Amino acid sequence: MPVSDADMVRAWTHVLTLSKLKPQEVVTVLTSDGTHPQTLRTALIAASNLGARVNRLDLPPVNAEHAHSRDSLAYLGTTPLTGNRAAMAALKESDLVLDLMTLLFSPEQMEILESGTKILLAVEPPEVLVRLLPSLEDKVTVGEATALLKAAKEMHVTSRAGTDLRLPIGEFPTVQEYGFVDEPGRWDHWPSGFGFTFPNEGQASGRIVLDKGDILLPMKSYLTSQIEMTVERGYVTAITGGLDADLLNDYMDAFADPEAYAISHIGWGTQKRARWSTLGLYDREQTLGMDARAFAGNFLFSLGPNNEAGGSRTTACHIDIPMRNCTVRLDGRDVVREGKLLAGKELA
Ligand SMILES: O=c1ccc(O)c[nH]1
Repeated sequence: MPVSDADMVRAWTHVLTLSKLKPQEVVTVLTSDGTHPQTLRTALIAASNLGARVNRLDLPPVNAEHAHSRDSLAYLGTTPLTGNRAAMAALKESDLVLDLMTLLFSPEQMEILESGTKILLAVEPPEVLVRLLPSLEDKVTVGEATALLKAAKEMHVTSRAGTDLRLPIGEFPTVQEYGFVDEPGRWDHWPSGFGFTFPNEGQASGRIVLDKGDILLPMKSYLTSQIEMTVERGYVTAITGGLDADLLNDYMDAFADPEAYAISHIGWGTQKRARWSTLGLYDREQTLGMDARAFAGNFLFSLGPNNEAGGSRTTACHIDIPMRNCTVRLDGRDVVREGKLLAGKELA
């Protein structure tokens, strides 16, 4: 559905205000060839209207010769910032970077954040951005979820389909994604609405049974057959099933990287305005699939890198897998029960 520039300027103004952008602060809009022109045009207007000093840094696209998908989250790690001293200096000197290019999971992103710069990723199309505008309520909901994560020693995920996955946690920090950056050094992704952490290195174990309707990203596919994964000492050691399993195995084989099979971030969706079915209403190249990552009650786990939380794994292969109908327990207490997000007294 087309979005008017007026609506998109209002959306950016809302998000930049939640991000506490102040007059005279330096905003650098990071762009590349895949940047959506309306997202860029309206970001510049909104930031300028709020009195910021606005720059634009346009960088050439990279990794085309490696990636088997045009999805900006499909091939991670190296970015146009790798080795680019001038660009890094500009970004580290900015108060806020609007990433309309995708730096996610890159060492450069971590270095920029460490300088106190805030980074907000916004690469979904305008119609998704305006539909999933962040709110202070989202921040509260995600904060409650990650507080439970932070206090726990083990996440245990089960499902009627046969998933039984044990995830000792505590070695890595928690990450909150609520769609705006209101503290120095914070990264976030607009749109979102979920929290996660990473399993203790080498300690995830058990079995994951992906059921019909579970989603693979960046494939943007709903499974039509089950995929079974064996998890041992933090890595997926077997991926079996039918055509869906073959397609996933074939895609991951292309990276020829054993680190791609590591369990990466683990958490659950809390965004009540995102829906499981939405992904099916878009062409696969129109969206990153953030509705799928954020819908309330999913169990979201991923494979591949963990450098975003201070780990050392920077593999380029990154698979996000939102699952339905799982029960997620923290130290024996349900936080999601058969795909339903628990809240308030239900969490007792
Ligand atoms: O916002 C995101 C997107 C992808 C991902 O793996 C984590 N967070």
